Amino acid sequence: SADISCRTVFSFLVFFVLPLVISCEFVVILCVCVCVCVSFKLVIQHTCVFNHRNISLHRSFTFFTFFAVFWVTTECAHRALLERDLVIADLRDKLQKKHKEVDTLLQRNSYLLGEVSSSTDAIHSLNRHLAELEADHQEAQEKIRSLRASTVPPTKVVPKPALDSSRLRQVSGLIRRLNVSNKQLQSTARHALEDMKKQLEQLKLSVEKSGRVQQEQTAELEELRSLYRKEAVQRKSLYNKLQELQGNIRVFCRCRKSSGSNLSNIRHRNVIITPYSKKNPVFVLLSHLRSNWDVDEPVQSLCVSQEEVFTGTLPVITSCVDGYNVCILAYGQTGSGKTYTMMGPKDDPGVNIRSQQNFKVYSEADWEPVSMLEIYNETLNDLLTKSPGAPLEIRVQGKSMSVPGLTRVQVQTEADIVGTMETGERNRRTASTKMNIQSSRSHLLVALEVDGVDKVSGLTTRGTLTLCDLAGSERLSRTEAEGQRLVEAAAINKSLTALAQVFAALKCNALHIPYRNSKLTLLLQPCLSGDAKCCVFVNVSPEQKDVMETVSTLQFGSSVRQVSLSRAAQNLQPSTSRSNKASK
Ligand SMILES: Nc1ncnc2c1ncn2[C@@H]1O[C@H](COP(=O)(O)OP(=O)(O)OP(=O)(O)O)[C@@H](O)[C@H]1O
Repeated sequence: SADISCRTVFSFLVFFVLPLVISCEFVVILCVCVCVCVSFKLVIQHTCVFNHRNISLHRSFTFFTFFAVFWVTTECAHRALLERDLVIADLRDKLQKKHKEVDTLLQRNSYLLGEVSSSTDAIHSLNRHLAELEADHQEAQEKIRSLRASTVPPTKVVPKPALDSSRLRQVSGLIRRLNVSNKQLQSTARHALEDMKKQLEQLKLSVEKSGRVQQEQTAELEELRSLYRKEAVQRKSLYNKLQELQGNIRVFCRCRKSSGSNLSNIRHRNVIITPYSKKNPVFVLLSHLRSNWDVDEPVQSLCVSQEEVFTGTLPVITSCVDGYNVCILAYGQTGSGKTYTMMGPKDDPGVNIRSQQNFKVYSEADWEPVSMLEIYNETLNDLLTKSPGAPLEIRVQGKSMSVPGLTRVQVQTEADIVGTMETGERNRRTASTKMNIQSSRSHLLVALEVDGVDKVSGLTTRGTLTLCDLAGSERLSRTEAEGQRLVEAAAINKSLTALAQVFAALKCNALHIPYRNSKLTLLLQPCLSGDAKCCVFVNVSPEQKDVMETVSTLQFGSSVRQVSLSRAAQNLQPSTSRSNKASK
């Protein structure tokens, strides 16, 4: 008991007091949970040891404890994310309000500046008028002087001319009136000038005031912007942490729509595959593998639509805009619906087209470079080239792969996206087999480069989305392939085996991962080598006759599910002047 209390006190100090000192709410909650669980566990352990009770209670409690800690952590991260969302929405509102206020101030400012310029014009015209009046006045004075001079009698004695007194009076009256009106005009102009000056002063004051207010608003706006930037960065990191908690490799199972309306249980030795419905979406009971079987989502139900399938992958696809390399693979037996899931029919497109349309929503500008190639019998063919030539080769540079000479098309509209995908699909090798009328005889890889720019923080990112529709695995005994179909089937099965070997090596963290065993795995290396996010569709058939393949496909899915890629890495880029930025 002394040992227990020592450990409890130590745990209390480490997990409760220390986090309180560093005051991080998230760490405090997590640590309090850990502390409580550890203490509780110790008490139970103590009770079990001294009472010699069943040890399984202790085991199940340990399991429960770690489950509770994991749940609380995820829940906290989720709540923190929601709180950040609220703060961001609030800040965005404030930002918009401030923008509006600044706009109004700018309008008022420009109006006032207009007033000032019109007043200045009026003052100038008044000044001109005054100068004219003064010139008139001078002229009148001159006239008066000359008239007076003309009325002064000559010095020499000459016979006095008869003075025209009435004319003289008339001139004097005129002069008086002129003087009076001149004075009136002068005083009026002076008053108007003073008024104008006063108005000008007032206008200048109000311009200065609005300038000050504008400066304050700008400072406030800048503050709000920096706060928004901080919150957005935090939200993004929380979102990615949540993604990492859910796992960087995710597996979804999709079952092809069946022609039969009433499905009964499909049985194979100790495996029962039950019919599925929205009410009962989990349909796989793998008794001997039960403890190993683990999928992210319960196996998706029969009626799941193309849109629902896409929505399931959306969180992973969206990471591309944050600069992560993302890969989506469709794996399954021939005829199980891989091409339907990835490409889909015209009126109900699949993940390939929907993901590009999704990036269009984020995109400010108009294009994303897209490339499409197929791996047919271990040779690489460009599906978008207008002049097909020699097969392409893979160039390996460290961890990154490139295919020199591969056509990259810039899609500008939604019609372009569909058109490009249709062109690639048309050029892909397909043939009719016993299992599928239009069976893909090659692996299809669509690569999409996504440049993202955060408008607020100015950070630029670049991610690559790789969409891969694998050719279907097939048992030669069932397809009864011959000639060219047999060669194709052998190449397909060989590369799929290489892919399974890569996942098996990744699962047990082997030192050597056999990426070089096939062109498919070599090309997919950047997406499977640890710093990417991956999403795997395992497509299965609902038919009883396909149960062997269904079980093997589900086992592949289960094995992929147990792979844990290391922490995904973001590709941050310095700011560039390219126009094709997806802004989030
Ligand atoms: N969810 C679904 N709803 C409706 N029809 C589907 C669905 N999934 C598959 N199909 C149909 O099943 C047939 C086979 O599908 P698809 O060609 O996609 O299989 P596949 O796995 O790509 O085969 P392969 O590997 O031989 O190319 C197609 O006619 C397709 O329209």
